[in-house]
Amino acid sequence: MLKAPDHQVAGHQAHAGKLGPLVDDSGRFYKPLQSDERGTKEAAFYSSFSSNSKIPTAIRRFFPTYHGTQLLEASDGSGMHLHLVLQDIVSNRLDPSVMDIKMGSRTWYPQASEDYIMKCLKKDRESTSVPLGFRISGLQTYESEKLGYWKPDKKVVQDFTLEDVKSTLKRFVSSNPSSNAEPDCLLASIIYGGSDGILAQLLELKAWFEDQTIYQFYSCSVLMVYEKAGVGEEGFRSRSGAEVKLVDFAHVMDGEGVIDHNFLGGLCSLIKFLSDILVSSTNRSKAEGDLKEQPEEIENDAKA
Ligand SMILES: O=P(O)(O)O[C@@H]1[C@@H](OP(=O)(O)O)[C@H](OP(=O)(O)O)[C@H](O)[C@H](OP(=O)(O)O)[C@H]1OP(=O)(O)O
Ligand SMILES: Nc1ncnc2c1ncn2[C@@H]1O[C@H](COP(=O)(O)OP(=O)(O)O)[C@@H](O)[C@H]1O
Repeated sequence: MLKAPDHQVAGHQAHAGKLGPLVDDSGRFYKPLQSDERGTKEAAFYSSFSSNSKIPTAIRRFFPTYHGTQLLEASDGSGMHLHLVLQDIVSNRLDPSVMDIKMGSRTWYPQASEDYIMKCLKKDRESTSVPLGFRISGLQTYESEKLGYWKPDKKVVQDFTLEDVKSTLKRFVSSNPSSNAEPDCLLASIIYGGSDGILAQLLELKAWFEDQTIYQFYSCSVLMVYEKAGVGEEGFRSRSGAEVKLVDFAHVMDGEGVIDHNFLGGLCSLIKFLSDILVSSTNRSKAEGDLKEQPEEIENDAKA
């Protein structure tokens, strides 16, 4: 049975008679081909990417698996419509936390219409895209059984300032995301840190972007996904499955032998924000650990 995904955080949504993606129980995400060539361009990208032998195997894990296209009943009631059949990145996760980050200080692509360029330029200038090289497009982060998800409204997210972005990246890995108190970043070391945490994955992606000249990923998003496995007596357990995926390839262009400095710049900037959060949360835990150890040390000193 096809239905609108529960965990979509940005983009066009299948509600109120609108055209949007659908999911079923098979773990697939059906994205309707969009109008104005966007849909055909995205399908062409997936098809080219899937068959391109120059893409390193290790890099493929950062893209949803592509299963071709399929005619399905569209969510807007307009009848049969061609859909991209993609891996549903969140289907096997319990209470997934998801953030969509649109990459690049420039989201418009060469050859776009003047109207489209003006619309994108306005959004880029009025959001953090121009100053930071990325903007948060949407997110949800699971807080608790009682409070459910912290999922700020689209309008609130669109107005995010630099400080809001910093705070949201912290809240995303905190046990108290919706609180007015300082986010505790309790999960930063598990989700952002570690040998296969978000930062390590972004650094792997960066190494590829420093080399690849096959594509220019205009207006593409980095999705960060993880699941809080629950809170035990000892705090959060580490079964997070933190994952980075790229989505939305409607405006990908041929790289023409040039590195994608627009995407790469945003990636470096995002990496710096996450590294800073990780360093400060590690320092804080260390300071708290030192404080806890102090009484014993004092006792030992007294015995000596
Ligand atoms: O429909 P809108 O005005 O919300 O804009 C869409 C954007 O939503 P936003 O409001 O910026 O969060 C939307 O952005 P997100 O995916 O939500 O980050 C896309 O930029 C979309 O354009 P396209 O399908 O990539 O060509 C945009 O769609 P189009 O307006 O280009 O159809
Ligand atoms: N393969 C996927 N699996 C699960 N969720 C996805 C997948 N692709 C996209 N999404 C969800 O849908 C949202 C919008 O996707 P996107 O491809 O950017 O659509 P649009 O072109 O309408 O902007 C993402 O923010 C994410 O929440």
